[in-house]
Amino acid sequence: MAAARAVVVDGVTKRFTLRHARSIKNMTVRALRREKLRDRFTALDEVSVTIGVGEAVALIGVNGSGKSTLLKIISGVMPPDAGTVRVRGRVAGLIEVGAGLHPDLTGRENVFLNGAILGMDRAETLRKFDSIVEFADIGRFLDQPVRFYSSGMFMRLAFSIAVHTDPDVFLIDEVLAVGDPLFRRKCIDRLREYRASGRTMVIVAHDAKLLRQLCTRGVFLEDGRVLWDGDIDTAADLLLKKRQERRRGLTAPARPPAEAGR
Ligand SMILES: Nc1ncnc2c1ncn2[C@@H]1O[C@H](COP(=O)(O)OP(=O)(O)OP(=O)(O)O)[C@@H](O)[C@H]1O
Repeated sequence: MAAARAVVVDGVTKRFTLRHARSIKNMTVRALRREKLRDRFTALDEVSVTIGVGEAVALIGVNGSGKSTLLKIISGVMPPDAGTVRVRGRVAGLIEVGAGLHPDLTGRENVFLNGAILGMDRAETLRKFDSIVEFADIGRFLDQPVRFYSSGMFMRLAFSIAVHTDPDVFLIDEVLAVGDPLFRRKCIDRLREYRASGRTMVIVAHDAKLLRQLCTRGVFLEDGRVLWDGDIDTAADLLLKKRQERRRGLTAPARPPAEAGR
């Protein structure tokens, strides 16, 4: 029997409009020079990925390859221009640092608000409240508006609420880069437990070592297309190789004009 599917991304394309001029003056100058005012840019180009229940998948690629855009589309916060996405079960997304937390509300209020957004009712949130606060380790700041929190505290609270919703599919974007090493360790242990319980996660991170620890499969994106979909080690090696290539490309001495075009 085929494994149950948690996420099915089928032929997803996403385009953005890049505006070259923001001010009226700038627009006028460009228009007089007959230069384009905007361009359409394809961030994802017919991407298809199927993720089975219980898989831990890393979305990997150099900067700008489309990882975050794909995660946002899977989470439903951004619609694709073409293609479809299906996700089974309760989804929790830590898509942007502090996403889902309201800056003017206190930590306590945010636990209830964000918990509700992520699908917990009041009774479930009440039951888990102490555990959420303890894991987040925000102590005496619990009744302060979260805009006064440090970025680490912000993240700890957002992560703690999300992980306590016991999602079937957990989508995580770069959040583990924020916060102190101790909390990072705690998050990694928690994600390992979460994985061991047979649930699904999709992670975007730049840290190849971390991705090797947490994931078994890597989907490598390049210019919005899937270049590799398979074991995590090959995907992580590919990332290191592409980064090196980029660096070399940036630092390579320019060829003298006479040689150009040969
Ligand atoms: N709202 C937007 N409007 C215009 N362009 C966008 C928008 N969001 C993303 N892009 C562009 O789409 C491309 C893919 O972006 P995305 O953030 O998905 O890449 P990424 O692989 O996550 O990059 P990074 O590793 O730097 O976070 C980039 O060139 C980015 O500039």
